[in-house]
Amino acid sequence: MNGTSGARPVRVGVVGAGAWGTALAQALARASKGGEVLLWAREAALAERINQTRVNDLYLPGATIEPGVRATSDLAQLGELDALLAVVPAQFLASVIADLPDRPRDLVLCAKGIEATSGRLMADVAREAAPASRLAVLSGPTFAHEVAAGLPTAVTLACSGGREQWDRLAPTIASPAFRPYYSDDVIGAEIGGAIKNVLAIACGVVEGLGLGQNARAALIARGYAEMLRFGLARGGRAETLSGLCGLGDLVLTCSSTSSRNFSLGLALGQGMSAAQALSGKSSVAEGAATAPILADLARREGLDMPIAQAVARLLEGSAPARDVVSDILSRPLRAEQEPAA
Ligand SMILES: NC(=O)c1ccc[n+]([C@@H]2O[C@H](COP(=O)([O-])OP(=O)(O)OC[C@H]3O[C@@H](n4cnc5c(N)ncnc54)[C@H](O)[C@@H]3O)[C@@H](O)[C@H]2O)c1
Ligand SMILES: O=P(O)(O)OC[C@H](O)CO
Repeated sequence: MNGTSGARPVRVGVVGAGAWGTALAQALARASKGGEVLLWAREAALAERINQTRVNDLYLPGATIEPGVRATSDLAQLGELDALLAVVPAQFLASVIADLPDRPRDLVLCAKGIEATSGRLMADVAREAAPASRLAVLSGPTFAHEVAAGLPTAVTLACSGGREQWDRLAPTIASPAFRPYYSDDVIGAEIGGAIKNVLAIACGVVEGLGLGQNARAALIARGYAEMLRFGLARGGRAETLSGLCGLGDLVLTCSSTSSRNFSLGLALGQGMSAAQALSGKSSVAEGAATAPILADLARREGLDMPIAQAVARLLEGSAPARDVVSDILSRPLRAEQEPAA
């Protein structure tokens, strides 16, 4: 049990025991002050080890897991809960959610990516796979190891069900070190999280090539302009993208080797191929799957997104990093601001 919705406690679970799912289970257990949080792990042996050792040795080895978290590899056990946080990587959301019985529940989407096979954002995927669910998006500057350690941060909680849904979810999720802020802009929240991963790869490349801190700051600002362009075209709001789930997370991920996406870019900038940089990794760098489909969507929708296009080119391995950067720097000069619509 966890949180309260009027008189009845909200029973909550987390789908996906990677680093972020495990850290979110920790945050929920702290918010519940003694209630149980069910954590679904795809790997049965991992679920057993979490329960026995209180450590997720595969995805978040540094954290001691709160006593209130119970792991299971039986997805059906989560089927009856009132609220689920979906934290499997974007490419697997559809298949995992489809295995849950479809019934009215709050489903909080926490993956940051675009489905590569379809170009769908996470809420579109979930709407089809779990039509009875009430959707929300949780996104912001949140390195899993820091959240698991109880260090403070703040996130956007964008609720498709407006204030009524927020009133149910916020007490279930919030604690002094984990502060959700209300929004009803689901599209803006999911686009911020998906695009910042692609821009983090680009910033890693700049670091790997040794292009300096000025270049990285310029890239963050021009990358943010691309995020805004895509987000506004999809119906997201500028104020959402300038908040925790957009600019907040962009600044975090573009400036730290704790980011898997930044680290992937760093390796590309240092001359490694994407295949080499990604091989043998059990952890996910979502930007690697999102960049090609994002570049494709931008092209089809006539949106100018040169940084996203460059990251996609680098990942496909058709040109060395230095050439891709040189092409970007030789583009025609333009006005900094978008022309008014
Ligand atoms: N790690 C973070 O700091 C962090 C923070 C915020 C958001 N996120 C987002 O959360 C999502 C999950 O990332 P993570 O860091 O928890 O993952 P992770 O890299 O720690 O672990 C990989 C996860 O993928 C799962 N997986 C692998 N193959 C699968 C399959 N075929 N079907 C279903 N699941 C499969 C594994 O079981 C594991 O849970 C991503 O979208 C990521 O961008 C991560
Ligand atoms: O390690 P990354 O690049 O997946 O980033 C993790 C989180 O999204 C940061 O908010």
